[in-house]
Amino acid sequence: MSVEKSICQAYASVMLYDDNHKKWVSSGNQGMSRVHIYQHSVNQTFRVVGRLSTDQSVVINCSIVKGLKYNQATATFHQWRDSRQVYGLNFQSVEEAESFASAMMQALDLL
Ligand SMILES: CC(=O)N[C@@H](Cc1ccccc1Cl)C(=O)N1CCC[C@]12C=C[C@@H]1CC[C@@H](C(=O)N3CC[C@@H]4C=C[C@H]5[C@H](C)C[C@@H](C(=O)O)N5C(=O)[C@H]43)N1C2=O
Repeated sequence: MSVEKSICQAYASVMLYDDNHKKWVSSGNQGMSRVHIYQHSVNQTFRVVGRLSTDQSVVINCSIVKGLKYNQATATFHQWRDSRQVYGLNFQSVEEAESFASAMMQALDLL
């Protein structure tokens, strides 16, 4: 991650929306993850990377694309979608959610 630097980190449980069953599925079986937004210093791109706190397994790794609509559905549940799926972050606290959202907005402003 040397060329990439973390511009924020927050604790959240990462969820993916199962369109077929119309329900949210936890990406790291209910566990809390440490979710970063990484900024690539050379090509000015950003991505969301989350690792399960228990075993550091990657539970989310998705690019932040220009024009992404970041929806703050509740004070602690934020979501966005790409062509394949809908992502949800269920934050541990409102503060974590706010800090992540402001970094996301920063990234989107720079794209
Ligand atoms: C146009 C568009 O794409 N719109 C998207 C949202 C969006 C808008 C703009 C840009 C991008 C996106 Cl992505 C949309 O509306 N989508 C995306 C897929 C699902 C959904 C569709 C319908 C349902 C209805 C209700 C709501 C939902 O899912 N909500 C509400 C808050 C609530 C909070 C927490 C989680 C909890 C972790 C578990 C569960 C629980 O509480 O049991 N739960 C929830 O129930 C969570 N929906 C949605 O978000």
